[in-house]
Amino acid sequence: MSGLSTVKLNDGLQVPVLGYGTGTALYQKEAKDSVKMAYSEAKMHHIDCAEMYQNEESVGLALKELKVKRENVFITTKCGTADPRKSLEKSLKLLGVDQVDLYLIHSPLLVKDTGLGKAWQIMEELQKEGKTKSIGVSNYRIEDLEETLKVAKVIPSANQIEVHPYVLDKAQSLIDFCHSKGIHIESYGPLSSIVRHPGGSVDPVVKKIAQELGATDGQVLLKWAHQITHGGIVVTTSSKKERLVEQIKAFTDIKDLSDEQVQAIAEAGKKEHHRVFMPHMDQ
Ligand SMILES: NC(=O)C1=CN([C@@H]2O[C@H](COP(=O)(O)OP(=O)(O)OC[C@H]3O[C@@H](n4cnc5c(N)ncnc54)[C@H](OP(=O)(O)O)[C@@H]3O)[C@@H](O)[C@H]2O)C=CC1
Ligand SMILES: O=CCc1c[nH]c2ccccc12
Repeated sequence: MSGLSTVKLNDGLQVPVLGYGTGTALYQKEAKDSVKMAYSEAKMHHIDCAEMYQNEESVGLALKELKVKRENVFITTKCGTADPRKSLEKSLKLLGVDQVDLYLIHSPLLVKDTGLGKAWQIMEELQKEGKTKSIGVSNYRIEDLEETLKVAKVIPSANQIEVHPYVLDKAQSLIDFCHSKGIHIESYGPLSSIVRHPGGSVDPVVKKIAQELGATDGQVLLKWAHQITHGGIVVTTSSKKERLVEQIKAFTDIKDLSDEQVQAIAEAGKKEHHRVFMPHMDQ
Protein backbone atom coordinates (compact mmCIF):
# COMPACT_ATOMS: atom_id res chain seq x y z
CA MET A 1 0.00 0.00 0.00
CA SER A 2 1.04 3.69 0.04
CA GLY A 3 4.21 4.73 1.90
CA LEU A 4 2.15 5.55 4.99
CA SER A 5 3.01 3.95 8.31
CA THR A 6 0.54 1.42 9.68
CA VAL A 7 -1.15 0.88 13.03
CA LYS A 8 -1.22 -2.72 14.28
CA LEU A 9 -4.62 -3.65 15.74
CA ASN A 10 -5.04 -6.08 18.64
CA ASP A 11 -5.75 -8.88 16.12
CA GLY A 12 -2.52 -8.19 14.25
CA LEU A 13 -4.12 -6.42 11.29
CA GLN A 14 -1.99 -3.56 9.95
CA VAL A 15 -4.03 -0.45 9.07
CA PRO A 16 -2.68 2.56 7.14
CA VAL A 17 -2.59 5.34 9.72
CA LEU A 18 -4.63 7.75 7.56
CA GLY A 19 -8.00 6.90 6.07
CA TYR A 20 -9.94 8.64 3.30
CA GLY A 21 -13.54 9.22 4.35
CA THR A 22 -16.52 8.77 2.06
CA GLY A 23 -19.11 9.78 4.63
CA THR A 24 -19.37 13.52 5.11
CA ALA A 25 -18.68 15.40 1.89
CA LEU A 26 -19.65 12.34 -0.17
CA TYR A 27 -22.70 11.28 1.84
CA GLN A 28 -25.42 10.06 -0.57
CA LYS A 29 -23.29 11.25 -3.49
CA GLU A 30 -21.67 9.58 -6.49
CA ALA A 31 -18.21 8.93 -5.00
CA LYS A 32 -16.47 7.16 -7.90
CA ASP A 33 -14.37 10.00 -9.28
CA SER A 34 -13.43 11.30 -5.80
CA VAL A 35 -12.29 7.85 -4.68
CA LYS A 36 -10.34 7.32 -7.92
CA MET A 37 -8.56 10.65 -7.38
CA ALA A 38 -7.87 9.95 -3.70
CA TYR A 39 -6.56 6.47 -4.40
CA SER A 40 -4.53 6.98 -7.56
CA GLU A 41 -3.34 10.60 -7.25
CA ALA A 42 -3.10 11.14 -3.48
CA LYS A 43 -2.21 7.51 -2.64
CA MET A 44 -4.97 7.28 -0.02
CA HIS A 45 -5.17 3.47 0.09
CA HIS A 46 -7.36 3.20 3.21
CA ILE A 47 -11.00 3.91 2.36
CA ASP A 48 -13.57 4.51 5.10
CA CYS A 49 -17.08 3.57 4.00
CA ALA A 50 -20.46 2.86 5.56
CA GLU A 51 -23.81 1.38 4.57
CA MET A 52 -25.40 4.64 5.77
CA TYR A 53 -23.38 6.75 3.33
CA GLN A 54 -25.34 5.16 0.47
CA ASN A 55 -22.35 5.28 -1.91
CA GLU A 56 -20.64 1.92 -1.44
CA GLU A 57 -21.44 0.83 -5.00
CA SER A 58 -19.62 3.86 -6.42
CA VAL A 59 -16.63 3.14 -4.15
CA GLY A 60 -16.54 -0.41 -5.49
CA LEU A 61 -16.79 0.86 -9.06
CA ALA A 62 -13.86 3.21 -8.48
CA LEU A 63 -11.63 0.37 -7.29
CA LYS A 64 -12.77 -1.85 -10.17
CA GLU A 65 -12.08 0.82 -12.80
CA LEU A 66 -8.64 1.45 -11.24
CA LYS A 67 -8.02 -2.30 -11.40
CA VAL A 68 -6.83 -2.16 -7.78
CA LYS A 69 -5.54 -5.49 -6.47
CA ARG A 70 -7.53 -6.37 -3.33
CA GLU A 71 -4.37 -6.55 -1.22
CA ASN A 72 -3.49 -2.97 -2.20
CA VAL A 73 -6.48 -1.30 -0.60
CA PHE A 74 -7.74 -1.28 3.00
CA ILE A 75 -11.54 -1.16 3.11
CA THR A 76 -13.52 -0.31 6.21
CA THR A 77 -17.28 -0.28 6.17
CA LYS A 78 -19.93 0.01 8.85
CA CYS A 79 -23.20 -1.71 9.72
CA GLY A 80 -26.06 0.78 9.42
CA THR A 81 -28.90 -1.40 10.68
CA ALA A 82 -29.83 -3.68 13.59
CA ASP A 83 -28.68 -6.72 11.57
CA PRO A 84 -24.89 -6.87 11.02
CA ARG A 85 -25.13 -10.05 8.92
CA LYS A 86 -27.68 -8.71 6.43
CA SER A 87 -25.89 -5.35 6.32
CA LEU A 88 -22.43 -6.81 5.67
CA GLU A 89 -23.70 -9.14 2.96
CA LYS A 90 -25.31 -6.11 1.26
CA SER A 91 -22.13 -4.03 1.61
CA LEU A 92 -19.90 -6.80 0.20
CA LYS A 93 -22.11 -6.99 -2.90
CA LEU A 94 -22.13 -3.20 -3.37
CA LEU A 95 -18.37 -2.88 -2.83
CA GLY A 96 -17.73 -5.83 -5.15
CA VAL A 97 -15.57 -7.75 -2.66
CA ASP A 98 -16.00 -10.99 -0.72
CA GLN A 99 -14.25 -9.65 2.39
CA VAL A 100 -13.67 -6.22 3.95
CA ASP A 101 -10.66 -5.46 6.12
CA LEU A 102 -12.51 -3.84 9.01
CA TYR A 103 -16.23 -3.99 9.78
CA LEU A 104 -17.70 -1.67 12.42
CA ILE A 105 -21.08 -1.33 14.09
CA HIS A 106 -21.81 2.31 13.15
CA SER A 107 -23.53 3.20 16.44
CA PRO A 108 -24.73 1.32 19.55
CA LEU A 109 -28.13 2.96 19.06
CA LEU A 110 -28.58 0.89 15.88
CA VAL A 111 -28.28 -2.43 17.74
CA LYS A 112 -30.06 -1.48 20.96
CA ASP A 113 -33.05 -3.71 20.15
CA THR A 114 -30.81 -6.54 18.92
CA GLY A 115 -28.79 -6.21 22.12
CA LEU A 116 -25.17 -5.04 22.09
CA GLY A 117 -23.96 -8.47 23.22
CA LYS A 118 -25.97 -10.36 20.59
CA ALA A 119 -24.89 -7.92 17.88
CA TRP A 120 -21.26 -8.47 18.83
CA GLN A 121 -21.68 -12.26 18.72
CA ILE A 122 -22.95 -11.88 15.14
CA MET A 123 -19.88 -9.74 14.33
CA GLU A 124 -17.65 -12.53 15.71
CA GLU A 125 -19.45 -15.07 13.49
CA LEU A 126 -18.96 -12.85 10.42
CA GLN A 127 -15.24 -12.61 11.18
CA LYS A 128 -15.01 -16.40 11.66
CA GLU A 129 -16.75 -16.87 8.29
CA GLY A 130 -14.11 -14.68 6.63
CA LYS A 131 -16.48 -11.93 5.59
CA THR A 132 -14.28 -9.39 7.40
CA LYS A 133 -10.68 -9.57 8.59
CA SER A 134 -11.27 -7.45 11.68
CA ILE A 135 -14.30 -6.34 13.70
CA GLY A 136 -14.89 -3.18 15.70
CA VAL A 137 -17.34 -0.52 16.69
CA SER A 138 -18.02 3.18 16.20
CA ASN A 139 -19.49 5.80 18.52
CA TYR A 140 -19.38 3.38 21.44
CA ARG A 141 -19.21 4.95 24.92
CA ILE A 142 -17.51 3.28 27.87
CA GLU A 143 -20.86 1.85 28.99
CA ASP A 144 -21.44 0.36 25.51
CA LEU A 145 -17.97 -1.18 25.44
CA GLU A 146 -18.39 -2.65 28.94
CA GLU A 147 -21.69 -4.27 27.90
CA THR A 148 -20.03 -5.68 24.77
CA LEU A 149 -16.91 -6.89 26.60
CA LYS A 150 -19.10 -8.91 29.02
CA VAL A 151 -19.83 -11.43 26.22
CA ALA A 152 -16.96 -10.76 23.77
CA LYS A 153 -14.72 -13.67 22.79
CA VAL A 154 -13.00 -11.24 20.37
CA ILE A 155 -12.10 -7.80 21.71
CA PRO A 156 -13.23 -5.02 19.35
CA SER A 157 -10.15 -4.04 17.35
CA ALA A 158 -11.19 -0.40 17.02
CA ASN A 159 -13.68 2.25 18.14
CA GLN A 160 -14.18 4.98 15.55
CA ILE A 161 -15.17 8.21 17.35
CA GLU A 162 -15.17 11.97 16.91
CA VAL A 163 -11.77 13.30 17.98
CA HIS A 164 -10.65 16.93 17.81
CA PRO A 165 -9.69 19.44 20.53
CA TYR A 166 -13.26 20.62 21.15
CA VAL A 167 -14.55 17.19 22.23
CA LEU A 168 -11.49 16.20 24.25
CA ASP A 169 -13.10 17.19 27.55
CA LYS A 170 -15.52 14.31 26.98
CA ALA A 171 -13.40 12.02 24.79
CA GLN A 172 -10.25 11.78 26.93
CA SER A 173 -11.68 9.21 29.37
CA LEU A 174 -13.04 7.11 26.48
CA ILE A 175 -9.69 7.30 24.64
CA ASP A 176 -7.85 6.14 27.75
CA PHE A 177 -10.41 3.38 28.50
CA CYS A 178 -10.02 2.01 24.96
CA HIS A 179 -6.23 2.18 25.25
CA SER A 180 -6.37 0.21 28.50
CA LYS A 181 -8.38 -2.53 26.73
CA GLY A 182 -6.21 -2.66 23.60
CA ILE A 183 -8.97 -1.12 21.46
CA HIS A 184 -7.49 1.28 18.91
CA ILE A 185 -9.17 4.62 18.36
CA GLU A 186 -10.03 5.74 14.83
CA SER A 187 -10.48 9.52 14.92
CA TYR A 188 -13.06 11.11 12.65
CA GLY A 189 -13.74 14.84 12.24
CA PRO A 190 -10.14 15.69 13.17
CA LEU A 191 -10.21 19.06 11.32
CA SER A 192 -13.46 20.23 12.94
CA SER A 193 -11.77 23.15 14.70
CA ILE A 194 -10.83 24.52 11.26
CA VAL A 195 -13.85 23.38 9.28
CA ARG A 196 -16.71 23.82 11.71
CA HIS A 197 -15.51 26.06 14.54
CA PRO A 198 -12.94 28.52 13.14
CA GLY A 199 -11.85 31.39 15.37
CA GLY A 200 -11.93 29.37 18.58
CA SER A 201 -9.46 28.96 21.44
CA VAL A 202 -7.44 26.31 19.61
CA ASP A 203 -6.59 28.31 16.48
CA PRO A 204 -3.69 30.47 17.80
CA VAL A 205 -2.10 27.47 19.53
CA VAL A 206 -2.30 25.32 16.39
CA LYS A 207 -0.99 28.18 14.24
CA LYS A 208 2.06 28.65 16.51
CA ILE A 209 2.85 24.93 16.49
CA ALA A 210 2.40 24.80 12.72
CA GLN A 211 5.06 27.51 12.38
CA GLU A 212 7.38 25.67 14.79
CA LEU A 213 7.05 22.43 12.80
CA GLY A 214 6.95 23.93 9.30
CA ALA A 215 3.53 22.37 8.86
CA THR A 216 0.03 23.50 7.95
CA ASP A 217 -2.68 23.88 10.58
CA GLY A 218 -4.45 20.87 9.11
CA GLN A 219 -1.33 18.73 9.35
CA VAL A 220 -0.87 19.71 13.00
CA LEU A 221 -4.46 18.71 13.80
CA LEU A 222 -4.13 15.35 12.05
CA LYS A 223 -0.90 14.60 13.91
CA TRP A 224 -2.47 15.76 17.16
CA ALA A 225 -5.42 13.38 16.76
CA HIS A 226 -2.99 10.50 16.09
CA GLN A 227 -0.89 11.30 19.15
CA ILE A 228 -3.67 12.14 21.64
CA THR A 229 -5.22 8.72 20.85
CA HIS A 230 -2.00 6.84 21.72
CA GLY A 231 -1.00 6.34 18.08
CA GLY A 232 -4.49 5.84 16.68
CA ILE A 233 -5.81 5.89 13.13
CA VAL A 234 -7.11 9.17 11.67
CA VAL A 235 -9.89 9.48 9.08
CA THR A 236 -10.17 12.69 7.09
CA THR A 237 -11.22 13.73 3.61
CA SER A 238 -10.93 16.45 1.01
CA SER A 239 -12.27 17.15 -2.47
CA LYS A 240 -8.90 18.68 -3.35
CA LYS A 241 -5.96 16.52 -4.45
CA GLU A 242 -3.48 19.06 -3.04
CA ARG A 243 -5.08 18.84 0.38
CA LEU A 244 -5.11 15.05 0.33
CA VAL A 245 -1.40 15.08 -0.56
CA GLU A 246 -0.86 17.54 2.32
CA GLN A 247 -2.76 15.20 4.65
CA ILE A 248 -0.61 12.23 3.64
CA LYS A 249 2.54 14.35 4.13
CA ALA A 250 1.44 15.01 7.73
CA PHE A 251 2.45 11.41 8.40
CA THR A 252 5.42 11.08 6.05
CA ASP A 253 7.12 14.48 6.24
CA ILE A 254 6.17 16.17 9.53
CA LYS A 255 7.79 15.19 12.80
CA ASP A 256 5.66 14.30 15.83
CA LEU A 257 4.41 17.06 18.12
CA SER A 258 6.24 17.24 21.45
CA ASP A 259 4.28 16.22 24.54
CA GLU A 260 4.11 19.92 25.47
CA GLN A 261 2.65 20.81 22.05
CA VAL A 262 0.07 18.00 22.31
CA GLN A 263 -0.98 19.18 25.75
CA ALA A 264 -1.08 22.86 24.71
CA ILE A 265 -3.69 22.02 22.04
CA ALA A 266 -5.53 19.76 24.51
CA GLU A 267 -5.78 22.49 27.15
CA ALA A 268 -6.92 25.08 24.61
CA GLY A 269 -9.54 22.68 23.27
CA LYS A 270 -10.95 21.92 26.71
CA LYS A 271 -11.96 25.58 27.03
CA GLU A 272 -14.87 24.93 24.61
CA HIS A 273 -17.12 21.97 23.77
CA HIS A 274 -18.42 21.49 20.24
CA ARG A 275 -19.65 18.04 19.19
CA VAL A 276 -20.44 17.76 15.49
CA PHE A 277 -21.83 14.23 15.23
CA MET A 278 -23.64 11.63 17.37
CA PRO A 279 -25.03 13.58 20.35
CA HIS A 280 -25.41 10.37 22.41
CA MET A 281 -21.62 10.47 22.93
CA ASP A 282 -22.17 13.39 25.33
CA GLN A 283 -24.88 11.58 27.34
N1 LIG B 1 -18.19 6.78 12.31
C1 LIG B 1 -18.87 7.91 12.23
O1 LIG B 1 -19.97 8.07 12.82
C2 LIG B 1 -18.33 9.02 11.42
C3 LIG B 1 -17.35 8.78 10.50
N2 LIG B 1 -16.84 9.80 9.74
C4 LIG B 1 -15.84 9.46 8.72
O2 LIG B 1 -14.76 10.38 8.81
C5 LIG B 1 -14.57 11.02 7.54
C6 LIG B 1 -13.98 12.39 7.73
O3 LIG B 1 -14.88 13.17 8.49
P1 LIG B 1 -14.81 14.76 8.32
O4 LIG B 1 -15.56 15.37 9.43
O5 LIG B 1 -15.17 15.10 6.92
O6 LIG B 1 -13.24 15.01 8.49
P2 LIG B 1 -12.39 16.31 8.76
O7 LIG B 1 -12.68 16.87 10.09
O8 LIG B 1 -11.00 15.89 8.45
O9 LIG B 1 -12.92 17.39 7.69
C7 LIG B 1 -12.71 17.17 6.33
C8 LIG B 1 -13.17 18.42 5.62
O10 LIG B 1 -12.25 19.45 5.94
C9 LIG B 1 -12.06 20.29 4.81
N3 LIG B 1 -10.70 20.78 4.91
C10 LIG B 1 -9.59 20.07 4.88
N4 LIG B 1 -8.52 20.86 5.06
C11 LIG B 1 -8.99 22.10 5.22
C12 LIG B 1 -8.40 23.37 5.43
N5 LIG B 1 -7.07 23.48 5.53
N6 LIG B 1 -9.18 24.43 5.54
C13 LIG B 1 -10.52 24.29 5.46
N7 LIG B 1 -11.16 23.12 5.26
C14 LIG B 1 -10.39 22.07 5.14
C15 LIG B 1 -12.29 19.41 3.61
O11 LIG B 1 -12.93 20.17 2.61
P3 LIG B 1 -12.23 20.40 1.18
O12 LIG B 1 -12.84 19.40 0.28
O13 LIG B 1 -12.60 21.81 0.85
O14 LIG B 1 -10.75 20.20 1.35
C16 LIG B 1 -13.18 18.29 4.13
O15 LIG B 1 -14.51 18.40 3.67
C17 LIG B 1 -15.96 10.98 6.91
O16 LIG B 1 -15.92 11.14 5.51
C18 LIG B 1 -16.42 9.59 7.32
O17 LIG B 1 -15.86 8.62 6.44
C19 LIG B 1 -17.24 11.10 9.90
C20 LIG B 1 -18.23 11.40 10.83
C21 LIG B 1 -18.88 10.38 11.63
O1 LIG C 1 -20.66 8.52 9.71
C1 LIG C 1 -20.43 9.67 9.33
C2 LIG C 1 -21.39 10.76 9.54
C3 LIG C 1 -22.54 10.55 8.66
C4 LIG C 1 -22.66 11.11 7.45
N1 LIG C 1 -23.86 10.72 6.95
C5 LIG C 1 -24.49 9.91 7.82
C6 LIG C 1 -25.70 9.29 7.77
C7 LIG C 1 -26.08 8.51 8.85
C8 LIG C 1 -25.23 8.36 9.94
C9 LIG C 1 -24.01 9.00 9.99
C10 LIG C 1 -23.65 9.79 8.92
